Amino acid sequence: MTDHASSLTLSDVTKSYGTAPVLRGVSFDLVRGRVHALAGGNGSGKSTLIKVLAGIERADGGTLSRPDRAETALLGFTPAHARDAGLRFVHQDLGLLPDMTVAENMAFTRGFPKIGGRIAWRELHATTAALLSRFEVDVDPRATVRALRPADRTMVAIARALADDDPDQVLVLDEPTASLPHHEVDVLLDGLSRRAQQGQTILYVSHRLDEVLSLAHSVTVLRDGVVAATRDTRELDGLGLAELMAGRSLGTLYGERSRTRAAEDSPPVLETRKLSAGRVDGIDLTIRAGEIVGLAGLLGSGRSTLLRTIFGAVRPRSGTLTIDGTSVTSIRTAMRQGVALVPENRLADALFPDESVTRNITIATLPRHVRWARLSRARERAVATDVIDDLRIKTTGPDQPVTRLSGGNQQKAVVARWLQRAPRLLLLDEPTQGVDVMTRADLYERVRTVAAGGTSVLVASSDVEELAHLCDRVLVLRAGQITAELTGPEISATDIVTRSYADQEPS
Ligand SMILES: Nc1ncnc2c1ncn2[C@@H]1O[C@H](COP(=O)(O)OP(=O)(O)OP(=O)(O)O)[C@@H](O)[C@H]1O
Repeated sequence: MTDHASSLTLSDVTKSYGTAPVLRGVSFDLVRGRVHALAGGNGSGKSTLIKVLAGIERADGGTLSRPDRAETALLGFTPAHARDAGLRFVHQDLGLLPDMTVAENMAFTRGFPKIGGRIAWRELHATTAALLSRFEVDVDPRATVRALRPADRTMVAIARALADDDPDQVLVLDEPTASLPHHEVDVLLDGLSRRAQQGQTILYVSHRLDEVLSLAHSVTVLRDGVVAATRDTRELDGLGLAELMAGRSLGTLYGERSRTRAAEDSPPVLETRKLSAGRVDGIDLTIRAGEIVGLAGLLGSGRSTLLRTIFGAVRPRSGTLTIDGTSVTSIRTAMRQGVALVPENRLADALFPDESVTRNITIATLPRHVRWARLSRARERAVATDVIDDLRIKTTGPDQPVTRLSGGNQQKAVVARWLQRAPRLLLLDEPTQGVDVMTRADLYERVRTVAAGGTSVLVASSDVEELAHLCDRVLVLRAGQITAELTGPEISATDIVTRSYADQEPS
């Protein structure tokens, strides 16, 4: 790639938290008009590097250089320096106000045009429309952000970040597709490809290997804070990229696919009849002991509501819901019947932020570690240490505060908590969001192990590969109703996508 003009060079970036080095001499180049991906396992240092570039975290050393500008030391780099260096960031949460219009969101960062002290709405809408059309985003400036489809929201955030129209800007995107459903991902990737073709330089952080390979021209792989490799993506396939991330041979990407289809005659654990709650509309569902059942469907199809209703957190409008024949009427009765939920919003709903990694793993099974009426911390730590090793949770030790873990490692700790407990019915909502591809296979293996021991599992996921690899049966939900059921050893990701979109009106 030496034949292309460099747009940004990072040299020898270092950063430690306390005595733990997190970035150890990271260097790479971005080429103008190219998408460069940053990949790496959980805890490899991706977010830290992005925070350093944004001036939010202070680096210990390293420099950033851009053509025709003075080299900048990263020690003491601030958000203002990042802006002056032409770096523009769109983070996962997008930073848009959902109840404001697109035009108002633009004006919050760029200023409201005024005539005679009053806001010139017509002008604001016209300039916003012009900006959006430059970015080929087909939305009405007067629409509220909440009303937009998810990929368009991201494009609006990108248009806002790049509104200055300076061709030298570098767009940094941190996991922009993490919460986008399948078809929206394609819309966004198309938009980004077009921007790159028009000369936009992009640094793209993602866990999704297929995206890295289809969108990016080149990729830098971080491993334990070191650049393990920088490659042209044409030289790589998914397995090759995952192996660079893991630093070892993996054999297959998702591990062996062994279905454990429960016998038809194993007893039903969950039974719902004409269950309606929130957007869930008349669901008949039976899950037998040891079955792993997947829930597919588009955004808003009711997957999370169904899980939360089964967990007793949403009160049904009508219908029945029983676990082992006993009615579930509240979270308390659900828990008493052995139902556990790993919610989608890990930070808010599942993490105990003031506790250690160990306690976050063992909290659902604490009574098991009591001996002679006292909690045996040694037993508790031993169990947690096994989980940490098995799932490759990157920590400085079992006593590390959980909030100091990287996002993907926090997710592993929360899922592991309930896998320890082996509940009667395990409800998983997007269980591997943000988890690196190497650990996914280990998590799937653990889910299969608890299922083989009799736990029933209901898993909602927008990752169709995940559903295809993990589940004995996949249900497709649309507008709160089950519209298709896929069973048998040949459930494929393509089938799930096809059934999810069947008869779908284009949006
Ligand atoms: N505030 C902090 N204090 C101490 N250690 C931290 C802190 N923030 C992050 N770390 C450590 O820095 C390392 C890199 O974390 P970082 O969040 O950059 O990883 P990542 O590659 O973005 O991971 P993920 O894919 O899980 O998001 C991890 O080992 C993490 O535990």
